Amino acid sequence: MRSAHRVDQVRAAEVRLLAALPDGALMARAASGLATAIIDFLGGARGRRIVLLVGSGDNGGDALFAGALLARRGAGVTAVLLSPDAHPAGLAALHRAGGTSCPAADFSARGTVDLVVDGIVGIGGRPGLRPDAVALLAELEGVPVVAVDVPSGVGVDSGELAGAHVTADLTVTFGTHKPCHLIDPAAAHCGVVTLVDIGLDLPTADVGALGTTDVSRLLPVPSHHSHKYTRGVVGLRTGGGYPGAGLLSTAGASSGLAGMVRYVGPDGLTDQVRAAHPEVVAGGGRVNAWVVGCGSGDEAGRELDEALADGVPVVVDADALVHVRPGMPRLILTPHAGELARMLDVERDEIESRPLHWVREAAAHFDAVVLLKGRRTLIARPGSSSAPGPHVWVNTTGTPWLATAGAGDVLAGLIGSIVASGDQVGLGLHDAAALGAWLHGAAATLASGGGPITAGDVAAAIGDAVRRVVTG
Ligand SMILES: NC(=O)C1=CN([C@@H]2O[C@H](COP(=O)(O)OP(=O)(O)OC[C@H]3O[C@@H](n4cnc5c(N)ncnc54)[C@H](OP(=O)(O)O)[C@@H]3O)[C@@H](O)[C@H]2O)[C@@H](O)CC1
Ligand SMILES: Nc1ncnc2c1ncn2[C@@H]1O[C@H](COP(=O)(O)OP(=O)(O)O)[C@@H](O)[C@H]1O
Ligand SMILES: [K+]
Repeated sequence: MRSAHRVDQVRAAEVRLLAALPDGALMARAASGLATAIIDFLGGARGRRIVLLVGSGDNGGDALFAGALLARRGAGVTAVLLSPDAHPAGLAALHRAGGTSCPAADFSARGTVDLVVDGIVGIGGRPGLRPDAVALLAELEGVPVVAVDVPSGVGVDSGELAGAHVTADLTVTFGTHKPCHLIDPAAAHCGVVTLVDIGLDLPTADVGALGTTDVSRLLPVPSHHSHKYTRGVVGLRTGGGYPGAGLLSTAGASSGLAGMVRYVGPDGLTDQVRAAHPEVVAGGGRVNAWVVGCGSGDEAGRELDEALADGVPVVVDADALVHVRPGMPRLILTPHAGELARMLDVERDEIESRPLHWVREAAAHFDAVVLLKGRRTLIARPGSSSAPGPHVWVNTTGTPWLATAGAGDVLAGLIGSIVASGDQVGLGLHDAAALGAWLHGAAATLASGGGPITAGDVAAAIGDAVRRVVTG
């Protein structure tokens, strides 16, 4: 699992560690990890021309000490100082190693620059950049950027953007990830993120991203004693308005994770579902979870009421989302930004620029698991939940090719099948939804292989994605 800690949590851990270490040892660890990552990135240091952008705080200090290490390895290093108070010991180390420095006002990027190291601000920074930093970045446009800890100017805890900020090719962070490394829109400006362990002892994080090991631990797999009912039955009430969505949600649910799939819908569509998925049982009956809303049109409200009457968890997608009211129990809501905007009566842009804030708001308001779809899908647990573990999962699998019509229907069906199969083994709805998003993204990446895919291709690749997790 990748954990993302807030700045106050990092600060508290830093204080404890600083008290136990000699002066400067922590920054030396950070700078050494940073220099190593830069050498990896450049393929060496000798003969490279590196410009450090150095602010007034310890973030600039990290850049200066790393610059000193790089200068000793033969790089030409220039520190551009955005403040007269740049870290004195770091600056002295750079000069001793043969590096040079100049105030920002005197800098001109004559000749080729191989790399910019962004040490303007780190976790002590306010969002946005000052005009001198903006001007320097404009002068160095096109040069690869390695950000120290975070791309300067982004909202570290929120993952939001407010004004100018750095866009990095590589971000080297220390001790733990921060929310901005995982959550969009900021995450999209971090480039590749590398974590340097500096020995911080941290509490459970609020935000986390599942890795393959977590998925393998959480995924319900059948035992020798399983039969189809103990493996869970998922039911779908979908496709009443748009038949394709009924077929695709059934394809997602039929990935083999649940023991049985039931489909309830219009007669004509039921025939098509049976033709496409002969194993699906038509008509109602006992289920462990329902999926409603995908392509349901005007039938969505009725479908949701019927599903709720069974008292089992319900995955609520698309057309059914507008019928959700606070107090409905055991729901997983799966909106995209436009749907969540309608549910909360705010603008879509507002959701897209503050997804972490709004997914939490929605989970608290509806007291439900809310899965907000996007490049980095966020999954928040219900406001009243006190389960251990992160409050928000961020999904990091997938490919932009997954942004294709019907992919959301496949996801809703898949999550329903995971909820049903997890019912017997105590898998929580929050983790089930995160597993679904992870497998959906992994299946899309497998199916795509770098090229275009349809929603049906994603559904067809789910089994392969599961197989790779289970067999390691
Ligand atoms: N924590 C850890 O475990 C470790 C932390 N380490 C490192 O320390 C870093 C944190 O250092 P930090 O606390 O000195 O803050 P940092 O971000 O360098 O600068 C803040 C100063 O910048 C200014 N400023 C603010 N906003 C601004 C803006 N938008 N644009 C321009 N300037 C702005 C403001 O000063 P002002 O100019 O306003 O007087 C403020 O005081 C951390 O990210 C990591 O790299 C590692 O060395 C070891 C382990
Ligand atoms: N840029 C992107 N990169 C990766 N995945 C994306 C991107 N944009 C959207 N997705 C994913 O594609 C799927 C689209 O679902 P949705 O918007 O519900 O489509 P539909 O309603 O047509 O089924 C979601 O799983 C979402 O997370
Ligand atoms: K930075």
